[in-house]
Amino acid sequence: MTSPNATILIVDDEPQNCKLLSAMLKPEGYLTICANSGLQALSLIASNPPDLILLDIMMPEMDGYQMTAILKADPSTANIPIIMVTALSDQSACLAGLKAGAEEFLSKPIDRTEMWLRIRNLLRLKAFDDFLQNHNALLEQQIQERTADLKRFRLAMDATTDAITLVDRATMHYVEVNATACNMLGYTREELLKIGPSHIGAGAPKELAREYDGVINGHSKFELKETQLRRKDGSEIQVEIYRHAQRSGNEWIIVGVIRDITERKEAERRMHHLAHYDPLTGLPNRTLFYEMLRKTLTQAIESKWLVAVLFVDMDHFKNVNDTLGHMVGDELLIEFSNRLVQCVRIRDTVGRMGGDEFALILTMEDDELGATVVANKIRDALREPFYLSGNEVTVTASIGITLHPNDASDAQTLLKYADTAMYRAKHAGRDTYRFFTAQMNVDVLARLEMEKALRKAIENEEFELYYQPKVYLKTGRITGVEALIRWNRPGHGMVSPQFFIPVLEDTGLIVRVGSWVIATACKQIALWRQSSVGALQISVNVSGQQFVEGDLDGDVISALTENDIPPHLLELELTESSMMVNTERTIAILDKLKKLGVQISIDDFGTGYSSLAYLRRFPIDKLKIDIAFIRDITHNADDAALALTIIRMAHGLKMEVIAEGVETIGQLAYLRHYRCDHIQGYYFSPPVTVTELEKMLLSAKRMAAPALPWNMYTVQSALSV
Ligand SMILES: Nc1nc2c(ncn2[C@@H]2O[C@@H]3COP(=O)(O)O[C@H]4[C@@H](O)[C@H](n5cnc6c(=O)[nH]c(N)nc65)O[C@@H]4COP(=O)(O)O[C@H]3[C@H]2O)c(=O)[nH]1
Repeated sequence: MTSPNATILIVDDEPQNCKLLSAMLKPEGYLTICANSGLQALSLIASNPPDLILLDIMMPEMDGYQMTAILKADPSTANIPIIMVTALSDQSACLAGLKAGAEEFLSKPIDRTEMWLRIRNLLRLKAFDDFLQNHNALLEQQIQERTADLKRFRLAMDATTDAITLVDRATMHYVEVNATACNMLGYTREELLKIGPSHIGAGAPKELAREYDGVINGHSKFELKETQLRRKDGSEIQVEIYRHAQRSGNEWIIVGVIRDITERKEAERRMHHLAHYDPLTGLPNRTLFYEMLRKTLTQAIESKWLVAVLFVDMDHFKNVNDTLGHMVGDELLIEFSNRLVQCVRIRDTVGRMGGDEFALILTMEDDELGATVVANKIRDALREPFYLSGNEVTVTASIGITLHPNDASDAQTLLKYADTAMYRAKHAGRDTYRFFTAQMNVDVLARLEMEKALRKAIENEEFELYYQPKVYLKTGRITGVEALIRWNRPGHGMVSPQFFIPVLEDTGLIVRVGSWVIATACKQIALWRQSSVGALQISVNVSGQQFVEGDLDGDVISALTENDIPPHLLELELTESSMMVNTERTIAILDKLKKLGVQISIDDFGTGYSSLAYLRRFPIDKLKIDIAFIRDITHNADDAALALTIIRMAHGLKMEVIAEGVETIGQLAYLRHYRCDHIQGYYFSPPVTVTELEKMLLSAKRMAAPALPWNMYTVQSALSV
């Protein structure tokens, strides 16, 4: 401070000296304070620090040196300039004063001009010093604030779960990285600051520089990129990087926010796999198979390849599932799919369409022979049994084949045609393959047409029951009839069940129709009971689906109750295969009905694969020998022996035996000779209408029925009434 009203403290034990100096200074505008001892001076300084001190050296108690030393040692007073005033003229006293910390000295007698000059200069210096000190303090404060800001920023940066990196575009090196970046990449901060992103696999330097320039030039303000980085240990990490360019002086800094998306990518991969692959076999599922087929077809059209689509369906898989359980069923599907894969080349595709259905895509350069070769390979591969959880299982497959471009050019139609051809293979007896033909398409359309017509037939009650008599061989009398359904299809006449039962089975409509048959048969039994026909047993055919999807016991019980008929007048005919479906449930239902008195018979016996021991679990009253064994019974020794074995076995198990499809007197004679209980067949009567049957029954009743002699010729005359 150079202003004249600066405060100057004059310290001198001689009050006269103080006055004198004050008098010298006041005209210059300075304010003066006087202290007559060192101690008084210190106390004044503490309460009101002066801008300058004129200090006498030689004072009692505390001399000028001591006081100077005290003031200079204290930071709050150290910058107050001190001018030593001394009467001593020797150099050493002056030097001692300067050594103690005084800035200047004046010798008595004091030269006024010299004093003003020294005071003015020292005050100027002090003002500058004060300014510097204030400025430094401000700077210090600013630095402290910035440091605190930086610390907070650093903490925030390090606390984020994303890695943050700053890359100098000029050097392509990292200039800053946060703790997450170090953890994520496995480097220390110091190591990272010595390298750049190209060292960790973010891209070749040139390519990266091009990308950064794109960000800098504002092609994209924020740029998002998915890529892989390499950790220090060499492992790969999947990341997503947001990039942003930040100017720093003349340079550009590329700020990168890096997120580890390894888990997300893995989840996406799993989701994709789940959506496109069958979890059991690991094969492409229907969706992916379609996609692959579409791609193959596009390529095939360009390259003029031939593409074959094979639809493969395991035969009788349901039996394995039902008899050995789902675990074994699953094992079989896995093993089966493995064998399919081994039958094709790497470039071919195998997919699982669902259940026991698989499909193959084969690309071929020549003709369809390749498809035949693969179909035969599959059949051969299945010759070897499967060993599944201790069970030896042998299965076959039915295969449908369709070709691009011969049959169709789009994926959906090709698969549909392959499926159609597969059904043909099934109908041809399974364990075979069929190529799709145009005729099959016609058949499929006809079948769809039939399905539509059958739904209408149910609504319009177009079904009718025919009845075929069963004759008891000991008496020659009709002891029962089998109800056989007919469809009086408008415009087509009477349709045989052979044509429409399979369609009813495939569509599940058999459940509704089956329950209609039971109700109608029971109504007929009741009508006959009330008429002169009397009590007559009717047997009805029951489909396996009526056990599984329908309410067979409910249907039977309500039909019996509603018509108030004795249960033994109703017989259920089941095929062996229908009994193999959901065995435990089937047995429970049959036991319940058997207890009521309903009769149970096995139809088409001998065609299934079940052993008699297995069948003994079911409450069976009667076995019906299949027509296939009866047909050649008189001239095929095997068939004759088989029929005989069935008769003996059934009798041994206290069951009755009936032979179906008896057409000739020879067949009748053989069966009668070997004590078959009943016969049914054209020899006696084909299935007939109710009216025709009633006529037959009433006339037979009128006819005396003598016990038949054990002679086939008299049997003939007795039966052909
Ligand atoms: N060659 C020859 N055939 C004879 C002779 N005697 C009878 N048949 C025929 O053999 C079939 C016997 O019936 P199925 O084995 O139960 O075979 C039946 C049965 O499996 C099924 N079916 C018929 N009605 C029903 C029904 O109401 N429900 C169910 N689920 N299936 C039925 O349709 C099949 C065919 O029935 P249909 O065409 O009526 O054919 C009947 C009958 O007309 C003969 O001496 N020689």
